[in-house]
Amino acid sequence: MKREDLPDMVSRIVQGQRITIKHRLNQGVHQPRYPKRKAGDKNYKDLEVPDDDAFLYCDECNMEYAGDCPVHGPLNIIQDVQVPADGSDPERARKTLPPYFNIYTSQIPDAGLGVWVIRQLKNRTRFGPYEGEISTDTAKAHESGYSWQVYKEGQPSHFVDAQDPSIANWMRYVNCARTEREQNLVAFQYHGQIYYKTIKPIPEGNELLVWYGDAYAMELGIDKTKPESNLDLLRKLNVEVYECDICGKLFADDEYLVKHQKHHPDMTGSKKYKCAFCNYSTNELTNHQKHLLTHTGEQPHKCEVCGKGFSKECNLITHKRIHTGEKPYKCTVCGKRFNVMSSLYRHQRIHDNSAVCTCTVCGKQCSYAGDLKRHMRIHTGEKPYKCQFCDKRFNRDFILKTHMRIHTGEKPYKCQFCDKRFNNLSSLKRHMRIHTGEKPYKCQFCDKRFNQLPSLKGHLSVHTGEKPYKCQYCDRGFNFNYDMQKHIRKVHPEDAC
Ligand SMILES: C[S@@+](CC[C@H](N)C(=O)[O-])C[C@H]1O[C@@H](n2cnc3c(N)ncnc32)[C@H](O)[C@@H]1O
Repeated sequence: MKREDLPDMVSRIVQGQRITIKHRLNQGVHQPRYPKRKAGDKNYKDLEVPDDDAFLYCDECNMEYAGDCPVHGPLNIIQDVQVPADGSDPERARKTLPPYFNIYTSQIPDAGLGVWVIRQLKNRTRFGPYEGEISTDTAKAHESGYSWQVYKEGQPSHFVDAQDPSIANWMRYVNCARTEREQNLVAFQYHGQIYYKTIKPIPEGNELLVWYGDAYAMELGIDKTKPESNLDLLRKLNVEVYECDICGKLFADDEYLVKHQKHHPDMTGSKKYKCAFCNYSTNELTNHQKHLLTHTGEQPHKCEVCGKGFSKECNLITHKRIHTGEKPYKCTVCGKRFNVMSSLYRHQRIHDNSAVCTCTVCGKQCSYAGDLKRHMRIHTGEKPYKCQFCDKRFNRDFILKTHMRIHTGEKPYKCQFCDKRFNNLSSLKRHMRIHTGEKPYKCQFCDKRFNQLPSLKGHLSVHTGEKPYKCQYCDRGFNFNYDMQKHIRKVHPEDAC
């Protein structure tokens, strides 16, 4: 069963959350029930809930049992810190937090607080019950955003509303997963109470995320119909990819992943030095200072080739690949290589037909609708980017940015061998060939090689007799653009100005 089928069982009314459990009265309570799905077809997030809340569903066996699973044993239980729930302490919910967690800003933008794991959790770990005000006031529960509905014998019975932190427990801070991949908890009803259970091991540094039910998720703007994530697509294509279980970042090589994890930032906010701008915290002062640079805009790591600055050294390392031509990320389908992982993701989508947008004019395949939209400008002639200094227009923003440097005099690309500077990377690359001796342009008629295309073009006329540069005023031909420009200035000075 897919998550989209869940509203039958776990759903929410308007803004309140609701668990709906179909009950079957106590028949065969001591016997395991028949599996509802074939084993192997297991998908944890689709956890099925028992018909009777005296039963526990074991997702390892795909069976319901009256009590603990006889094969896999009881769930690991993490108890709340005991705090009186008499309504006298507004901090009660926070104080019930077991020492495995920290309450801190959620990774979900604008979701408020969330619960972060600071000590690795095993799969099949249970928390709860969810605590709050027991009420039958539907309107209030709908308003709250913190309530689960409890069912008794198939009928809605009451709500547990955790809006008031003086009577609720810490579970009120657990947010709703946005994707199947980030979901690590399921909610279930057992003996009239709501519990959460881990559906995979959760390493330190992850936020607890449960599925609230389709209706509520929709209200939170979670779109289940969104295309698959890059990771899902890569997996489908059998691309070997390594995922950081703390932040979800993907790597083409496990060596990169190990390096990345060695210095992994702690985003649970549980360490000594806390960043004032985000969830990052660390016990190392130097790491704290380095991290702050990402917010202050300081860029101490400069590229010696082009002068571009970076706040993080790792970003400079990635950037340098532009100059070195290093392309460590290889598409396993067609062999094309990329200098950054994100370009490989974009490219891989082309091999998955469902994710490709095709240009109706020339058939070019683009990985994303946005790419296709930009590509179409070639056919439509649309040039939305206008220079503020002259009348020139461009179809891409980065071309405008480069063009503007003609007016501003900005020359960010510096030659590492001499002091010359350039306003664009290709000019720098062309220039560097003077120093490196690289001559990529070879004459097809003789063995001569050239470091620039115009030089090859000029040389070709020796063999073909053709003069590639024609004067627009008198039709005279020249081997080189430079000679043609000289001719125009001398022979057609009035036309030229
Ligand atoms: C049960 S509370 C969770 C704790 C809450 N974040 C807090 O700071 O108290 C539910 C509320 O959290 C926010 N929330 C939870 N999951 C979310 C998500 N995936 N996207 C956006 N907001 C979310 C919504 O405001 C929702 O009404």
